[in-house]
Amino acid sequence: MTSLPATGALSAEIDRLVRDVEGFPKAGVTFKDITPLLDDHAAFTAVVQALADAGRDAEGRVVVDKVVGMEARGFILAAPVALALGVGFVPVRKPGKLPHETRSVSYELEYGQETLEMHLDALDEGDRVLVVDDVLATGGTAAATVSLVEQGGGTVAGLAVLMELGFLPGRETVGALPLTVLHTV
Ligand SMILES: O=P(O)(O)OC[C@H]1O[C@H](OP(=O)(O)OP(=O)(O)O)[C@H](O)[C@@H]1O
Ligand SMILES: Nc1ncnc2[nH]cnc12
Repeated sequence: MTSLPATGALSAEIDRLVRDVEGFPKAGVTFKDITPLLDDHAAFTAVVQALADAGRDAEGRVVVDKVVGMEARGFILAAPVALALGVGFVPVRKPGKLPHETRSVSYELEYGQETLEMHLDALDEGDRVLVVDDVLATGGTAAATVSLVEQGGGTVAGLAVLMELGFLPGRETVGALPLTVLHTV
């Protein structure tokens, strides 16, 4: 393990370690590939710690009961954030993947249409939830997840993402939620 980048340098590290792939998954899209960042232990650790801070108050106390992450890349960040905070992890998955009873929400993506599902019994009434994902683009995924959390009886305490695509309206789509963004392009 190498040393962690200082907080002010994290955005620059993310910029350095997230690779642009032109034309994936379709023409006109510049895909933000996080795999080089995941392969860098210090940067991955710093990102998880910074995202987990969104689930703490100013004194460092954990203020959420659950972390919710979205399939697939959201899982990679959200599960270690849940472990860092000492709370449970709830998966939001693509259709037909969750084995028990689910509710679902459909939405538009930058490059298509998608549906997400969450188990009906994933949350307890009043659970405070931190939603964690890699990319905030149109905001459709995050807004659908917020809807699933709220329908499940939870309250979204915050949305924390590695990267915001600032030229897309994700921020507006998710509305007045506390939003933590580690890097904006
Ligand atoms: O703000 P939005 O426009 O909704 O886009 C952001 C979402 O798009 C990507 O997921 P994707 O559906 O491509 O799935 P993956 O994680 O399985 O690659 C990304 O991981 C976010 O979840
Ligand atoms: N351009 C993009 N790169 C990576 N993930 C995304 N999710 C939505 N848009 C994306």
